[in-house]
Amino acid sequence: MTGSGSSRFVNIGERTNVTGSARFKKLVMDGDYAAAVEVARQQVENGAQVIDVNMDEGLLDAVEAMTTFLKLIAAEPDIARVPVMIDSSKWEVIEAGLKCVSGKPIVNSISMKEGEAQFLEHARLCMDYGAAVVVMAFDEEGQADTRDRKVEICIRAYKLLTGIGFPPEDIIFDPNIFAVATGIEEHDRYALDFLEATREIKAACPHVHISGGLSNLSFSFRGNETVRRAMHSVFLYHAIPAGMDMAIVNAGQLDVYDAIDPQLREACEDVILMRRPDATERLIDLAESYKGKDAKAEKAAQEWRGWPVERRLEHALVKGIDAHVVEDTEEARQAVAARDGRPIEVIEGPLMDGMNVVGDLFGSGKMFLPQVVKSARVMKKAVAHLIPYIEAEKEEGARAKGTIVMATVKGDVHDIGKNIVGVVLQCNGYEVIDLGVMVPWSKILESANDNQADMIGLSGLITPSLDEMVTVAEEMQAAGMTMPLLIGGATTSKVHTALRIDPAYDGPVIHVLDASRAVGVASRLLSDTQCDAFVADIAGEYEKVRAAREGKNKSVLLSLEEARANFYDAYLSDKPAPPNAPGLHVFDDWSLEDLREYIDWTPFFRAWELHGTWPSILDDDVVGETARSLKDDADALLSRIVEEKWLTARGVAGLWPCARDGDDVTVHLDDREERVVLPFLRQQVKKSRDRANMCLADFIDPAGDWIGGFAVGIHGIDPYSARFREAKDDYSDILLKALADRLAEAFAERLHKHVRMELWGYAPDEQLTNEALIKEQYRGIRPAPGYPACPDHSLKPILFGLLDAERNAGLELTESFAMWPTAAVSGFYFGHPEAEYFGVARIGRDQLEDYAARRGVDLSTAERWLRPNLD
Ligand SMILES: C[S@@+](CC[C@H](N)C(=O)[O-])C[C@H]1O[C@@H](n2cnc3c(N)ncnc32)[C@H](O)[C@@H]1O
Repeated sequence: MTGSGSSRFVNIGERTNVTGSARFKKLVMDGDYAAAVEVARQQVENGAQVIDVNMDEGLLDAVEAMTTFLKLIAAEPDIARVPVMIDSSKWEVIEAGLKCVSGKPIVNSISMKEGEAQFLEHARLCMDYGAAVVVMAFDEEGQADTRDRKVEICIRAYKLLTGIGFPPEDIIFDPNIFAVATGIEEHDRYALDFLEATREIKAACPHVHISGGLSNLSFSFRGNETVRRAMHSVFLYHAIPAGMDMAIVNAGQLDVYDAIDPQLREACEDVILMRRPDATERLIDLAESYKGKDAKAEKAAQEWRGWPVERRLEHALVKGIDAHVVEDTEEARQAVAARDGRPIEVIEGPLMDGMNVVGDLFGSGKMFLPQVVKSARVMKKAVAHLIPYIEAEKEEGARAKGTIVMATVKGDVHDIGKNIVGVVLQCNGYEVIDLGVMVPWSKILESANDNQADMIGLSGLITPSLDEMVTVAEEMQAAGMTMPLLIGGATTSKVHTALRIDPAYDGPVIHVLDASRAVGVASRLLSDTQCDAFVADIAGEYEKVRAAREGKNKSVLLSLEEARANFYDAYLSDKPAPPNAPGLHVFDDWSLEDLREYIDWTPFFRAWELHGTWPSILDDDVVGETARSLKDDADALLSRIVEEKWLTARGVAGLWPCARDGDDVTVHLDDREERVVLPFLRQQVKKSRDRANMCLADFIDPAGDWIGGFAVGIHGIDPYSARFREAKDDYSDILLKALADRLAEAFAERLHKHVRMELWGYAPDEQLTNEALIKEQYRGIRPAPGYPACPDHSLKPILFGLLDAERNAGLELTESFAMWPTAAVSGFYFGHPEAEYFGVARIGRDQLEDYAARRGVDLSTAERWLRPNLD
């Protein structure tokens, strides 16, 4: 050990620790010790002066792993030159390590947790090996959390150790660094207590050293590397003079104190030194603006801060950096004011110039939606800062290029797509009046009139929304309106717009294929020179679509009777055995950490209009960089969601005896008198060759069988979403919603696996990778109402009734059968090995009538439900 009095601070490398580094753990678990040794080498190259080695992992033989690894690094001269810290909570691992370490070992750790006798026994053994020891501030009562306990325990340990002749310079006290800024008041003193205790221990126990695990300190900011690094550096800045002389830390990840953004540095200092009561709140607020930034970006950040303010604003807009936008906007405002200009000039000048650059890059395909949404966040914050000044001068606000009223139609709750379009339009200078979700037509029309809107934009995700859009168009016609109507959303299409919506309204109706086209469409509609030609072009196109439909030979339909005769003849002897656990299974709080592993990322990128398949999209020549940055932001937010438990995954699965009865499946419930009928639809399009006319009921044995159902939802998003929106952070809001959707889909996948392997148990030995799960390579299917094999969304109330999904999973249905909360998935389980997805496609009038009778509803209701499948 370096003797006392040495002012040299020792970095202890932390990457060779299976509990702290996922990568190191994987290498050791895979037996790839060569690569594991490289991790140690890298640490030493990065400046670690001691390396901490920990193999405490339940699935590892820690004694074996520790011995193997230490022997290997002992043979590497450039690693062996630094001491090894043998880190384990198991004494046998420490002993095994002591036997094979070269040079002076350090044991991490011993304590008085189990009493003085064991403490001294371990200490004597360490002395025999000439090892230094880390002594945790831990006694029979537990871990020391206050200054007084830390000091008291360390002094007691010091007396005991020196009493048996333990060299004091070989004692390293770890007085416990705990997480601060957690939001819990008792934690506020933790850092300060450590600093004060360090000072006292150093004074009371001559020659000892003080160490600590630094990463605990910033635990609340996991996923936010910039803030974590700043906290660590600020902490050391104060701890070293107090007497801390070593720390377990990633040596490559410390900032120079003076190079930290002063605002961030001060906020960290306020927290660590407990300088103000609202310190935690302020740091959390500030931390938002640093999320997802890596070290490289941070370095670049230092450079551009020196540029003139106009260029800084442009840079912030193009790069989507909102950390300094308020101070830069203020500087620009003051500069304008100094030459007697008006605050609005900041918007009309540098901010609009910056947004024009964004618009040009986006228009030319050099920038993508996630970046534009980030730019919009910067713009919004800048404008919000200027508004009070603009109002104070009674100036007119900046003139918008046009006003658009946007809404997700009645009965539908999905708004990610609408929100993205809204943001893109806003940052291109349009005023967007967003009415939110589930908006009735009357409110849409009223708002368009009241605001003298230039156009209306409708959005919807589920098929019943298509009808609702027709209703809005009809009502606009009845009200004598003439403004353009824009249609968008996943189930909308040019064909549906041409066939159903356009004929209902004399004004222009335009289907907008995706968010990136919204600006082009809006600008042409509002252009004096281009509008007429554009509207005429679209009308012509829709006319062609209608004409093509008229003349098109529609596929031939069989009669329902013929289709039924051509049913799918499943080999019923293969039907699954009865479930291990029939009935309902309720899951109130499925681990988000677990669900994270099951996420299918491809649809996440699609939601942001980045096309490609995960994971290769990250290396895509065109969108790779954007995809990587988006994924980093998503990972960081997801870590916060998981660690801080923002959301709750609730779900229910049911398994019931049943039998096929024609195209119905009749579910038998033990505890209920009535039988519940699941009415399915059958393909009627005439098939070529010997293909069957499928119906989901075909996978069920009329003589008795089993069927299942499930509903899962992700709860608790509202307060976080509201907080992001309040902070004018649409980017994080959209990211959060997209992640909640991903978690819901992951939950459906995870629960289905649990059903196959355990609850139903027909595939107990299934071993599929996540990739195979995403490709649905398992036995059985989980068709979802509203999807092609069972397109009628009105099956959901029946399914929800069976599952008591409202009570058991907290899910509700809107009048159009959309699920609420939005991040939700439901469906049926079919276990037959031949069960597969198909599309019912077009059905005939005979099946419509038959279905209405089976459901006990009038024809017009059935027609409404089945509209997408009727011609
Ligand atoms: C929409 S994707 C969702 C899974 C995807 N890995 C994800 O994370 O978004 C697949 C699901 O849609 C439903 N589905 C797909 N095709 C279907 C069909 N033809 N009929 C009924 N449901 C279908 C099933 O519930 C299936 O599990």
